Amino acid sequence: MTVLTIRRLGHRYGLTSVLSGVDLDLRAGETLALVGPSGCGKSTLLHVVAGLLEPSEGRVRSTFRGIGCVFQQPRLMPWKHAVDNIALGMKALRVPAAARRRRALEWAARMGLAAEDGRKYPHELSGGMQSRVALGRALAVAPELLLLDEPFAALDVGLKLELYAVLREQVERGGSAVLMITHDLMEAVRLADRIAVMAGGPGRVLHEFAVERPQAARSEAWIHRTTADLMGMPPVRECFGLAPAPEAGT
Ligand SMILES: Nc1ncnc2c1ncn2[C@@H]1O[C@H](COP(=O)(O)OP(=O)(O)OP(=O)(O)O)[C@@H](O)[C@H]1O
Repeated sequence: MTVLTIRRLGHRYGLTSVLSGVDLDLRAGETLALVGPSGCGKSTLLHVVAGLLEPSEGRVRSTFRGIGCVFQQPRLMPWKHAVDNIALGMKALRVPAAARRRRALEWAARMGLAAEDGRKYPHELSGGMQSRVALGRALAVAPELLLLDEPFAALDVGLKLELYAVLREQVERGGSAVLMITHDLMEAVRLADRIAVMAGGPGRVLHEFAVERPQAARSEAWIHRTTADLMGMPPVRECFGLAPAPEAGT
């Protein structure tokens, strides 16, 4: 069974501790959403898992082969056009050039990019198009583990729903596990199997919730209701710095 195991993870930037005692697990095919206030260490945690930062304490063990990352900023190569940006991850995996190009074109279409947009450079693309390219680049390598740092935050609601569907398809058909950061509890309720609520000072996991309803049965009404229910729960209110919920009927 492929797994990611995080134990007693801590991280300091200089003398400042930003993560402390974080324990998390992720299994193949699972989606875990990390929610928490700005600055509580979510991106730092993702960077540690991606191997971009060495943790100051604790350990991260991963048996996943192949990681796809989408960061808050699309981080596209400015000198490569959209399709070549999508192909970049496959190039790193040494997929032959012809297959790489064919698959990148398929992914560009799947991400809703018109043929002429595929030939544009990042500065000629809108923010939403750049996000499509960044997600396409990560999904094109069919990663066993996908690390997402708020890739949908700046998108309009229509585009979000479109990209959520592409992501779900990859998870359901491709079996990718997903560790995603979001500020948006409703997004977490929509997409995740489990939600880990974090708080800052230093960053730690306050509580984990399972979202057991199958994706196909998550109607808009259910998502809204469940999000509202979670917003009433003490650890969620604490995580977002909200006062305790008023008693029912007051
Ligand atoms: N390279 C760095 N050097 C020093 N401090 C840093 C560095 N990167 C982040 N920090 C600090 O570490 C803390 C956690 O930052 P991080 O980006 O992990 O939080 P976050 O929860 O992802 O925030 P946001 O939701 O706003 O993206 C913040 O106080 C931030 O200022």
